[in-house]
Amino acid sequence: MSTHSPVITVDGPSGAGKGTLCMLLADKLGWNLLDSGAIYRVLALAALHHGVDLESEEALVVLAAHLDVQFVAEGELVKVILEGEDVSLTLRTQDVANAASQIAALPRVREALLRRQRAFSEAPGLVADGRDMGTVVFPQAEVKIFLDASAEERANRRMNQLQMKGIDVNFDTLLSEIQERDYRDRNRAVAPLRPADDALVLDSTELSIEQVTAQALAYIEQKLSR
Ligand SMILES: Nc1ncnc2c1ncn2[C@@H]1O[C@H](COP(=O)(O)OP(=O)(O)OP(=O)(O)O)[C@@H](O)[C@H]1O
Ligand SMILES: Nc1ccn([C@@H]2O[C@H](COP(=O)(O)O)[C@@H](O)[C@H]2O)c(=O)n1
Repeated sequence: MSTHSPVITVDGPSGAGKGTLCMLLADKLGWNLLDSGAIYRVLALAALHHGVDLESEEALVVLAAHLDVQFVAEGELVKVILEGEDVSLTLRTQDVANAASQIAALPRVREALLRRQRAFSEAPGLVADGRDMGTVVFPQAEVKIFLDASAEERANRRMNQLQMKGIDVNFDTLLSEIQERDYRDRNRAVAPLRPADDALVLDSTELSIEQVTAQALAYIEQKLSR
């Protein structure tokens, strides 16, 4: 007998704070967490490792079907193991992000990754982070949030994040990479980045992480108690 588990989706552009919010929500609720961007990133990295052309939909679909990846929870963090190797840090590089955004525009690649993402929906519930969680992957989700912020604020957040890791970056370069990825994600033919019709749109440009979390939790409580 299949049982239904509730789902909360958080979609939005790069650097809006989705990962941060989802981790806090999953922790607070004791629910499972899906970082769907990591799945696109890991496929892109596997393609780069194996010399697979990022424009070859056919070859990428085969690679997706055989993807040997494990997500291992370690406290609050999730380690990503690709073909036996810990790739958690490599996955976060700008080159991998750009490659992920390129392959994510291919319809059959998205189709090939659907089942893998839906398999994360297990009791007691799922918090799902991505671009099309509320529109395509979990259209029946009980709660949908679209987290946004201005491109300048997102580039600023990313710059601070990288600087804290000791990585020196140029603000203008970061901003143009974010804008390029946004454009590709919002304008692709399949599953473009957009709020679901029934999503709460939360603009976090002027909000702290604590304020975003409090607003999201209040909304979730209101929706789940209905
Ligand atoms: N409301 C906020 N105010 C200030 N900084 C924030 C806020 N939310 C998140 N951040 C910081 O911004 C950075 C990017 O956040 P995060 O990784 O959660 O974004 P994301 O939307 O998941 O990005 P991506 O889709 O590229 O993975 C992190 O360093 C995080 O601590
Ligand atoms: N549901 C999703 C999630 C991600 N993508 C694509 O992957 C890129 C990397 O995602 P991050 O969240 O890890 O930054 C992103 O730019 C998208 O192109 C997607 O298409 N759908």
